[in-house]
Amino acid sequence: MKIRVVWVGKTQEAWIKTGIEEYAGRIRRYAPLEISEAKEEKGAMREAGRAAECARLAKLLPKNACLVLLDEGGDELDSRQLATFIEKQRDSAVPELVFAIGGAYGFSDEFRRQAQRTIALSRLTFTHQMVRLFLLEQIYRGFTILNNEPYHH
Ligand SMILES: C[S@@+](CC[C@H](N)C(=O)[O-])C[C@H]1O[C@@H](n2cnc3c(N)ncnc32)[C@H](O)[C@@H]1O
Repeated sequence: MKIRVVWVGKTQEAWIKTGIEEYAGRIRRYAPLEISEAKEEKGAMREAGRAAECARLAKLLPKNACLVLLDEGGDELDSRQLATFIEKQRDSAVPELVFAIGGAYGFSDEFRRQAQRTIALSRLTFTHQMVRLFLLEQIYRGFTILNNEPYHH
């Protein structure tokens, strides 16, 4: 099963980029991983900007993918539960598992309706840039759990 992570806008901070490259490389030891960026909407009002960004995210979604939104109001999972969720998708022959991270103003209602699941990394709000790194680390952690490797304690 392929993993795809889609997000809005370029990664600005060098230290986040370095972390993304590190964890993307680690995930690729277990599964093909693709990262896709949608263009950020600049200068638009909150609602219009969100709608435009989500329309671009929607274009990045392959057919038959399982779409998971990252949102602070979503289901709170621990790392083992995330690992089990990834395993279930893989065992159900889902061809592509897509994680979507919103832009600065989050997701439109229309985009939310397309998702199979919405998960939170915490109830705290993180920057949309930091969430990229946190999510990749959790996906990597999930694969180490599924492979009984000594990373998760
Ligand atoms: C700055 S947040 C947007 C917050 C905004 N309150 C909203 O309505 O979504 C930008 C993006 O980062 C991600 N994000 C931020 N904190 C998160 C958390 N605790 N768990 C999961 N995703 C989070 C979400 O994908 C969100 O769309």
